[in-house]
Amino acid sequence: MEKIKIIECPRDAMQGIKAFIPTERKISYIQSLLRIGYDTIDFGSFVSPKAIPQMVDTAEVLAGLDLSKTQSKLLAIIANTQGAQMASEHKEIQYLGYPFSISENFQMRNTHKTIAESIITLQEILNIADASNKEVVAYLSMGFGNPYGDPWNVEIVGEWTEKLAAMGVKILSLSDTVGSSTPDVIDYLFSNLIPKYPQIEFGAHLHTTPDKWFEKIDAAYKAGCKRFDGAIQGFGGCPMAKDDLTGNMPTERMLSYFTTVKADTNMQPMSFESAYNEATKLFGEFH
Ligand SMILES: CC(C)(COP(=O)([O-])OP(=O)([O-])OC[C@H]1O[C@@H](n2cnc3c(N)ncnc32)[C@H](O)[C@@H]1OP(=O)([O-])[O-])[C@@H](O)C(=O)NCCC(=O)NCCSC(=O)C[C@@](C)(O)CC(=O)[O-]
Repeated sequence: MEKIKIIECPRDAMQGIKAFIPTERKISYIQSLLRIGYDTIDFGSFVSPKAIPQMVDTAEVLAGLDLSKTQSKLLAIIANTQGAQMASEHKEIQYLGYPFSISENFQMRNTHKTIAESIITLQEILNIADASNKEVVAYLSMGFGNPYGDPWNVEIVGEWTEKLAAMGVKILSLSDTVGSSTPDVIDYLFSNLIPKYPQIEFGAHLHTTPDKWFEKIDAAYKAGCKRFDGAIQGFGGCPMAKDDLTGNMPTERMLSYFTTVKADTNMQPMSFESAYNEATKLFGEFH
């Protein structure tokens, strides 16, 4: 059976919620996710608390997790070298996730940097990761277009992929930050980039409205993508992108899709149901 990596993103689900979710509730929810069989949990971020107040307690959340029985790896989002240093001090974290953007406006909104400055930061983060035995997951944020009118086309995506490959990026997650992708573009990008860069693991970090999840996942899977980000019930989105968040790819939809196509996600249905119910309670209370 073909193996598919599913990355659950409670960080993306929580980061835009204004009411502070108590640390204990975050720990309990992430602990429930750690029992299911996900490849990776994108569990928190080491970023400025002024930018994303909800994630101020990421180190405390990490300290409260029991990692003794999980096979899942942990990923933390970082947005500058300060965050990379902070995350790399934790041996429990395997991946540093950096949102590099090919939209000038989004890069500035998200990290107060131009694209030219951000590529230097990415190189510094790759160096920090190397020195601390971590891997970098680079996101190509606004990889499927942007709402600001910044230049975007598939050739631009190809040129940036070439640059990131030359810098030694090994995991590249094409990110549909505001849900603007179409099946044709998803198909084109994954079908062309995956064979061209065999040294890179390409991922799909797709955001979607409820009516479009199937066509997006179907296009990415059929084009050869085997790494998929999502969040239970599609909660969340990036608050730095625009005022109304476009939700994440709902994990339960992905799981039903991969069951249908007989791909192996390594997920335990009973444990998933229990985390799903916890998500319903948590995000019902805090939204
Ligand atoms: C990058 C900065 C910090 C620049 O923000 P800045 O204001 O230019 O930074 P600064 O260096 O001038 O520092 C300002 C203050 O923040 C502090 N600071 C600075 N860095 C840190 C840090 N790491 N941890 C804790 N504190 C930090 C720093 O110490 C200072 O504190 P003060 O002296 O004013 O008290 C800011 O813009 C930021 O934190 N941005 C993060 C945004 C973010 O988390 N976005 C969401 C995650 S990415 C995402 O969702 C996209 C993704 C991954 O899902 C893929 C997709 O869909 O595209």
